[in-house]
Parts: sequence; structure tokens; C-alpha cells
Amino acid sequence: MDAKIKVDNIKKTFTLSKKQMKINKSNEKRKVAVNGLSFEAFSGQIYGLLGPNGAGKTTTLRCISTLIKPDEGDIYVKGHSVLKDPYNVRKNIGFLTSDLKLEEFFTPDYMFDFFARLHGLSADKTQERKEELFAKFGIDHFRQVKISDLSTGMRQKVQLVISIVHDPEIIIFDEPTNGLDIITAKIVTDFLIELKEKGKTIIVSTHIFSLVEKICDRVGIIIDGLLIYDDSLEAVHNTHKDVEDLFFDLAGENLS
Ligand SMILES: Nc1ncnc2c1ncn2[C@@H]1O[C@H](COP(=O)(O)OP(=O)(O)OP(=O)(O)O)[C@@H](O)[C@H]1O
Repeated sequence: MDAKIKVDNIKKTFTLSKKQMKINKSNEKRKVAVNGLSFEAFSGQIYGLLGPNGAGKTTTLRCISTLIKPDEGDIYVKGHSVLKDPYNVRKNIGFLTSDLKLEEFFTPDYMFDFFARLHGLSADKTQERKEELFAKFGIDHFRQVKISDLSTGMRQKVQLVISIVHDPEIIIFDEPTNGLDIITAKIVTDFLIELKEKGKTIIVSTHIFSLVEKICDRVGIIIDGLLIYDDSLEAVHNTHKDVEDLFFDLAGENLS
């Protein structure tokens, strides 16, 4: 099987501000967020990057999505290097994070059209895609309401649909169900399963064991910037009761 995403020995170090050093309760000026990470993700599968707070999940996903550059190593998305060919990487990726800022003044309808134009979609295609996604995520009834007047859950739905407006082959999703109510969380997880069945390649980051069990085909366990496990869910179940059992078995002594 050909890897759609190949993360090849990436390293990323941040220089910390005084404030960040205080938060980290450390005198160290530099923080190694990701320390020589490698894994592959395949089409028709969901790869779950699982780890506690500060493990390096978001940093890894931001490197894959070309928002930041790894200091060492490289990542190949459909063979395109994030360092040498970020344009073609971006074209193939939809990146979703709850950090995305939406313009408060605009409506979901306007935002969707704006991002569709940015991705070069025709007017017909934009309309077709908008109707499909707005119906699926229940956005229809607030499509003309200003973002500033929407609830957090409603905004998250809008963020989700605009990040996949171009129907990307690869979807990178940072904490997919964070902050969502139980109904929206189910719509999102069902949608991810539907996308993988269509042959998309999906990487999600999470700290929720049950989400990995429910939707992932492979799991990578990341702690302190290091990938300490990388295998199929089937392999997990061959040796352990479940992912939680595996996590505490492997990570127990590394956790503080
Ligand atoms: N821009 C930055 N500047 C300084 N330090 C950073 C920056 N981004 C991340 N870090 C640090 O790098 C480490 C890894 O952070 P990262 O956000 O990748 O972890 P995470 O696994 O996504 O955690 P969480 O689940 O809390 O989001 C943390 O110690 C974090 O404080």
C-alpha cells in the first residue's frame, strides 16, 4: 500500500518567551516539541495521533499542513515535500483546528463562497457543495446569520465545512470532537467514517481513547515529542484489551 502521507523524522524546537517559560515552570529557553517523528498514513484509513496535553500532536499536524516548517526531516503529501512544494501539499489538504478564527462580521453563506473562490471552485460546484454540506451539518437555518451571533458549536460546524470546501483528498483534523455537543460530535465522527470509506486519507489528533477505538485504523502514541507506538488497531487488540490499556502499559513510566 502506498503511503499518502509520509512523515520522515521531523524535529521542531520552539524558542520560548519569558511568559511561556513561566507557564512551563522551566528555565529552559527552548522546547523540543517534536523530536524525530516518523509515521505513514494511507488512503481509506484514519490515523489517530494520540497523546496527552503538550505531547506534540498539534505541532506535528501544523507541520503536515505547512503552517509551520519542521527544523529537520521532511513530510511528503502525495509525494510533495512540505519544504520544497508546499503549494501542492496545501491543494490536497483540508486542515481543521478549533484555533481557526472566523471573520465575525460575515455570514456562513458568505464565508463558504469566499473559501470556495479561494480554492478556484466554479459557481455551480460551489452551490452544489454548499447545499450538501450545509444540509449535512444543519447549517441551513443560520446560513445568513453573522458569525458573531453564532454559538461556539455553530461556529465549529462552519469552520468544518469551510475547511473541506474543496473536497480534499487528505483531511487533517486537530481534536475533531473537542467542544462539540454530543449530537454534533456524532455527525462529525460519522462523516469522518464516510470520508474514509470514500478513500480519503485522514489524520486526527486526540486524547480520547474511545474516539480512536471508534474511528481509527491505525494509532500513533506520542509522548513528549516522541512516537512510542505506531501500528494498526488490529495489532493493538492482539496484545492488549484496548488502546487505553496499551497507552498506560507503554506510557506509564513516561507520564508525570
Ligand atoms: N508556538 C509555540 N511557541 C512555543 N512553544 C510551543 C509553541 N507551540 C507549541 N509549543 C510547545 O510545544 C509543546 C507541544 O505542543 P503541542 O501543541 O504540539 O502539543 P499537543 O500534543 O497538541 O497538546 P494539546 O493536547 O495540549 O493541544 C508544548 O510544550 C507547547 O507548549
